[in-house]
Amino acid sequence: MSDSTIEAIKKQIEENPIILYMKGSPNQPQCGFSAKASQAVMGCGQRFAYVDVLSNPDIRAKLPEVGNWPTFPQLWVKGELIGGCDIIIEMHESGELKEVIDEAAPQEAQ
Ligand SMILES: N[C@@H](CCC(=O)N[C@@H](CS)C(=O)NCC(=O)O)C(=O)O
Ligand code: FES
Repeated sequence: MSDSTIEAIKKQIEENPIILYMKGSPNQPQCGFSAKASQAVMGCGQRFAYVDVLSNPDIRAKLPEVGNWPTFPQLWVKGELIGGCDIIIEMHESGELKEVIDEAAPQEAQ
């Protein structure tokens, strides 16, 4: 089955080891759930990609099908869905989020 939006999403997920789908941007989140999630991911100190689903309505409509997850935010690491706000916060508090993100981040040149 070919759907250009789904293909585009899969490409984003493949090409970006850490990608957060959210409402707004990390600096200007447009929803409390996205604000909390992006704060937690930023707190891990690695660069990450993000997509604002409010300015990309096609992605907002189709992403839930890709990961079988209905809401935003969604954090994807190394091609796999980690989860939404609740899971991100829980993993941040346990220290597991930083481990997962550090492990996925490309090594910076020395
Ligand atoms: N408990 C959820 C909260 C997220 C949530 O409920 N998001 C809603 C409101 S922002 C959502 O994305 N609804 C679908 C939509 O707006 O497209 C989580 O852990 O991520
Ligand atoms: S935009 Fe209303 S709860 Fe997220």
